[in-house]
Order: sequence, then C-alpha cells, then structure tokens
Amino acid sequence: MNPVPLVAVAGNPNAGKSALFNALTGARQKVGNYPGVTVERHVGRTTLPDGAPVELVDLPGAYGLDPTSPDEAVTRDVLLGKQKGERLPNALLIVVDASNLDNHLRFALQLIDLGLPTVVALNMIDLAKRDGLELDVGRLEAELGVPVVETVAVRKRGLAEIMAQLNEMLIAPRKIRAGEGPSHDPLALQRRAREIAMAAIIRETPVRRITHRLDGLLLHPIAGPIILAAVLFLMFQAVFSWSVIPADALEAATLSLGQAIGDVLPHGVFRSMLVDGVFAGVGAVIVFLPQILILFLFILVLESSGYMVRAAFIMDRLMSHAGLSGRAFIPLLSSFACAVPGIMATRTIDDPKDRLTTILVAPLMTCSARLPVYTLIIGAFIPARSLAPGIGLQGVVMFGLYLSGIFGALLAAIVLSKTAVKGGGGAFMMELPKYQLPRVSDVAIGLWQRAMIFLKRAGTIILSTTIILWALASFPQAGPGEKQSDVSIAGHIADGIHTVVAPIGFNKDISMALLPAMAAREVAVAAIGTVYSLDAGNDQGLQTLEQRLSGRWSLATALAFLAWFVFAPQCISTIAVTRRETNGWKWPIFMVSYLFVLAYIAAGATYWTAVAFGLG
Ligand SMILES: Nc1nc2c(ncn2[C@@H]2O[C@H](COP(=O)(O)OP(=O)(O)OP(=O)(O)O)[C@@H](O)[C@H]2O)c(=O)[nH]1
Ligand SMILES: [Mg+2]
Repeated sequence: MNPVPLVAVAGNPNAGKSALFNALTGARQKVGNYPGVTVERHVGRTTLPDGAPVELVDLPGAYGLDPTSPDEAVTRDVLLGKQKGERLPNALLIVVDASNLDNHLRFALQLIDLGLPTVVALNMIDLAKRDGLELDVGRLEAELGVPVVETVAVRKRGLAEIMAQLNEMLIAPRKIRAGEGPSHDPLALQRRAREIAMAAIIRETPVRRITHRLDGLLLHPIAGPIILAAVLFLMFQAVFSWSVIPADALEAATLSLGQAIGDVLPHGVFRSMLVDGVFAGVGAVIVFLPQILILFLFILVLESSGYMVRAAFIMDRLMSHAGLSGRAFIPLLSSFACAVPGIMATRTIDDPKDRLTTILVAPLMTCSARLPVYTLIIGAFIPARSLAPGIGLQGVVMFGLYLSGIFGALLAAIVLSKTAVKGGGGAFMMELPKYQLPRVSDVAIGLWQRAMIFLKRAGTIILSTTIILWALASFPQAGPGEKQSDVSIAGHIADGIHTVVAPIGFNKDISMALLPAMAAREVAVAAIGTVYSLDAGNDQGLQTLEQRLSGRWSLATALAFLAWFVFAPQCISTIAVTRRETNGWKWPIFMVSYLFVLAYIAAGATYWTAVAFGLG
C-alpha cells in the first residue's frame, strides 16, 4: 500500500503557516504575531477532496535554504528529505505574506526550484487589501510557474481551493520540473523576487511604492555599492567640515580655561597636575566631542531610516567572499562605535567558527576612540585643502583610514578562515524594514547617550591614566638646561619602547604615548598633550596641541603613527571581552599578536614609503 502522501508547509517566519496548517488539519498549533513561533516540525492529518488521507507537516519559518539557526536547519532537512526517519515530501504548500511579497518570494523562489509539486498560498490577503494593495494572481502564477491561491488562514478562506490543487497534484503522476536547483545567491534572489512582486502589483499605496522604488535603486548590484560608498564618504567629509566651528570654540574654551586656572594658582605640583595633566591632557581629548557626535548623527540616521539593513545586504556578498557570515555585519557595524559591544553582538552568529572570525577582526573596524587620534594628526599634518568643491583633503584621508580598517578586516577574515579558523560561511537573509523618516527624538536620545559615554570615559579611564602618566612624566624634575621628557621616569620607559619602534619612524613622544594608550586609544592624544605641556613650561603661551605637533614631527612619522592606529590592538577592554567571549586566553593572545604584527608592518611600510618620497 502506498504511504499517505506528505505535504510540507513552508515559508518565511510569520507568514501564517501554522494558522493555515491549523485551519486545514484542525490542529491547534501555536500561532503568534512574531517570527520564530514554530521551532519544531509538527505533523497533522486531513482528507483530500477525493477522500484519500494526506499528511501535512508544519515547519519552522526560514529565510532561505541555507540555515542560520537550528530551527531553520529543521526546515531545510525536512524539505531536502535529509531529516532522519522522515520521507521526502510529495508536495509543497508555500505560504507567503501578500503584503510582504518581495521579502517572502525570495525563499519561495528557492523552494519552487526544488522541483516538487507546489502550491503557493497568498496569505493575509485581507491585510493587503486593507492597506490598498491589489495583486494580480494570474500574473503571479505565470511568473512563478505554479498555482497561486489567495487565502486568509485565520478566516479559513481559500482552504477548499488549496485542497483541490493539492489533490490534483498528488493523484497526477509526480512530475519533477527540470531546473538547475535552488539558487543560493541572495542578491540575485532578491532581484528576481522584486521583479516578480512589482509585476504582480496592480495598485499600491504611495508609501509602498516609494519603498519599492528606493530599494530598486539602493539595492541595485552596481548603483547600490556606489551609493553606499558615497554615503560613507559624505559622512567623513562632514566629520571635518561641520565640526570646524564647534570644535574651534571648544578648543579655545579649554585652552583659555586652563590658562586662567594656571594664572591664579601658585606654581607647584597641584597646578602642574591641573594645567599639564587635566587641561592639556584630558582637555585635548574632550575637544573631539563634536566630531564624535557628527559621526554618530550619521550612523543613527542611517539606522533609523531603514538604510542600514540594506547596507548589510549589499555588504553580505563582499563579506561572504571573505568567509564571513552576513550576520557579522551588525557586530562589525557596532564596532565602529566600539569593539566591545561589537564583540558581544557576535552572540547572534550561530556558527562558532564564523563567530570567532568575526570577534578576531572586529578590532580592525575603526572605533570612535580612534577618531580623536586620527583627527588630531590629520588636523596637524594634512592641509585643509579642497580637492574639488565640497571635497576636502582631510576628509579624504579620514575616509582612507576607515577603508584601510575595513579592507584590513576583510583580508584578515579571508586569511583566518583559511588558516587559524577553518570552516564556517553561509548566506543570510533578513527582513527588509520599511523606510521611514528618522524620529528627531530617537536620534537626539542616541546622540545624548553617545556624548555621555564619551564624557564618562574622559572623566574616568582617560583622566586617571593621564594623571598617572603626568606623575611619571613629572618626576624626577628636570634641572636647568634639561628637558623634562628626557629625565622623567616616563622618559626612561619611553627610551626602552623607542628602541623597538624607532625602525618604523616613531619618535620618543610617540613611544611615551603608546603604553598608556593601551588603557584607551584616546589617551595617546592626552599623553602627547601632557608631555608637550610639561616640556613647554610657561614660555610658549596659548598653543593648541595641533600647533605644537606640526612643528615637532615629520610628515612621514605622522603618517606611520596613523597607520599604526588602524591596526594596533591598543585597548585593554577589547582584549578582556575577547577573553570572556572565547572562554580563555588563547584567542585574545592570538588576536593581540597578529594585530601588533600588522600594525608594525603597516607603520613601517608607511614610514619608509613616505621617506622614499622625500617626506621624512
Ligand atoms: N489578518 C490575518 N492574520 C493572519 C493570517 N494568517 C495568519 N495570521 C496571523 O499572523 C500571525 C502569524 O501566524 P503564524 O501562523 O504563527 O505564522 P507562522 O508562519 O507559523 O510563523 P512561524 O511559526 O514563526 O514561522 C498570527 O498572529 C496569525 O494570527 C491571515 O490570513 N490574515
Ligand atoms: Mg508557525
């Protein structure tokens, strides 16, 4: 006797699969208005219109045939007949959300290409109609090559027609459609899904139409990446050009406040600590608040407008070539703020190897702590020349530094996934949210939080490290004719470090800044500020750190210092969080070593290239 035919109910999360399954079989599977309600397969029985029994299996929702989580793996295994003790389904019932066609058709297209007899349930048609969306079912059938039935699972509408279609398929001799099998290219699937969705839409509301038009452009395989690059480019231009007025004002204010306090206090240790440590050191970091806020203004607006997820989509292909999972995008993106939350966000990556690779390359994304270092050096050494209307040289250099970090991370990921961390990989799919105008209050709250995080760092870790450095750099005190930075304890430590970094063009000032900058990268700026202030004594008057720097370093040294900061793992918190997330010292030690080696090579190569071009 033939076994009872099996029909698999599959589709994206939250499409209404369980609701339809319940309606068809009389079962009571849990339904809920969020993705991921069903996490196991469930089997139910019903009878076909001709009276023969049929079995339905309700599957967990998935975004594609390349599973990114265990429940999606169940779905794939059942559909490909790989599930133990389970036969290959005889037919598929694909459930799609009618008002979310272009997202849901991606997976549907993959499913149809499996070649099994298939019916598509165009579900939630009630909600689509309510929203003013009208679909051409005939056109959809023609494009997909399988029957399409409008359903409202919760009102039990369309059920009879679904059963009739299934009946016809199951009694006819099973025809396997020829095809080259399901596509695994998310961008190609997305494009095809959008084309079909657009063709099937007869009428829709303006908001839906705008979203479609925008996606057609922003996710375009060629225009999309160009637009993404342009957006990022603009972001770094803005960091420099928009910050001029507030940054200058803040700088003038800290300088004159430090000067005023220095004037009223009697000479001595306490005055030096305030003037040289707190004002020249921590003050030098705080003046970068405007730049940091401008950077986050862009990130917050891009996130809340719905563009960030699209950016993830564009980057996914690039990242999968580098052996990274698309899910790595969000952790890597958060690493632009700080690698610590970025590394914690890797918990959403299921594959342990993908996750490890992502953790190991996260410190290469340019975190906001590097911004003060970059801005200071660029401001001091790169002329504020305009390359073209609206395009400044300083912004271009900054963009280049960020790009170096990104490409460094991709390269490191390629090498790691072929050597130290073999394996991993796999495409990802996710729901594309609606475009919306960012809410001013959301952005304001986000900016306020970033400002507080930055000021808190300045008031705690940067302040304390700077004061320790100030103490080490102040004693013993220099006699007449001696330079403070030569005789102090910090000076002697710096001499030791200098022997190691002299070959890559670093001077003694940099050597002195490297060690305290392990606490937080910005401390490099604070340390240089303090050391110069101590050396200058009282005779130089009001001078910004930028002015002090540009007279003392060669351009080659400055560029080498920038290259160093692109790669160097100068951050204890990152090392600590890596230890915690990888449960041991092996990977953090590996990470620190490879990054220091990279930093050394990059700085050295930069220095010697610059010297060869006569910039020494
Ligand atoms: N208005 C309307 N709501 C529906 C329809 N079908 C399902 N729903 C609702 O949509 C939500 C999701 O339904 P589920 O059946 O849980 O979705 P699912 O596809 O099984 O989701 P996962 O198990 O997470 O993959 C529930 O709140 C349902 O009540 C429909 O045709 N019309
Ligand atoms: Mg379900």
